[in-house]
Amino acid sequence: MIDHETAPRLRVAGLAKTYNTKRGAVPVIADLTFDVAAGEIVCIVGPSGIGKTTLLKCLTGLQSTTSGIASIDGKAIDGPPEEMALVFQEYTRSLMPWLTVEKNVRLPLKHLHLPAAEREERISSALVAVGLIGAETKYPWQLSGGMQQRVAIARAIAYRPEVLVMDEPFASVDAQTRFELEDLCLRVRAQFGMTIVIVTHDIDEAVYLSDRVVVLGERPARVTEIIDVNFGGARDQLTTRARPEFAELRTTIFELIRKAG
Ligand SMILES: Nc1ncnc2c1ncn2[C@@H]1O[C@H](COP(=O)(O)OP(=O)(O)OP(=O)(O)O)[C@@H](O)[C@H]1O
Repeated sequence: MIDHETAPRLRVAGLAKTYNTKRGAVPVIADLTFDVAAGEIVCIVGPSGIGKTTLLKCLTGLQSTTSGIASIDGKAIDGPPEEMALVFQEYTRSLMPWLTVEKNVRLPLKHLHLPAAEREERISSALVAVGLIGAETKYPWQLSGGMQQRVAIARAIAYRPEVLVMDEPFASVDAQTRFELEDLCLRVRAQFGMTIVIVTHDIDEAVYLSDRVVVLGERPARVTEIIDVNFGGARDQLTTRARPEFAELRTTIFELIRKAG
């Protein structure tokens, strides 16, 4: 499924970011280089405040880089690319409270000018994928946190981005929902072939979801190591997490982050 032969879907090359503040220049990212292949799931981990969100903002064109580039399919990213969708941790701020679940999911499709039948099919299949059938006419504030995050993910899926970028997407939901949403990510990748980049603080989550884990360290940030996770596409919350290799990878990544912090 993962195509390492052709150009990478995403490329981060020599990316650096310094914030200019009233108190002077704050270098946050020194030099990051890594690729993400089409159909790959890559998690980005690192100590708190290392610059993970800053990296995602550069990667999604929400802010400029100081030097180096991020590119998608060979095109430099200098604003939010049409081929990307973003899911943030704070679903309460990303959903429109005055719109129903169905209308929230429908919203970004307006820009795509799709034939009506395809538009409706995308909305309903996204709602099915996240398990929200029956909740279409509810408003976000009538739903639990986990359900709201499902709406945010359904909205991203319906858009069918080539690349789905998520910043701590499951940090605010309970453990059971978290597992369900992780499995949803794996299904979305299998079903739509999406490339997925996730920032997470949860090392187990990174190992469970990733084909590769990018570990950030040093301040300003550099890539400490890129860890391959060779579990294939089909994973299971019980059996995959019980594998001895899972524990080894967890320990390796934990030690790298502890040293980097
Ligand atoms: N707009 C900004 N202006 C100045 N400094 C900023 C700005 N945004 C972030 N920073 C600083 O950059 C550093 C990295 O922040 P960032 O949020 O990218 O890290 P993070 O790894 O995502 O953090 P966490 O793990 O806590 O979520 C922090 O020291 C933060 O204070």
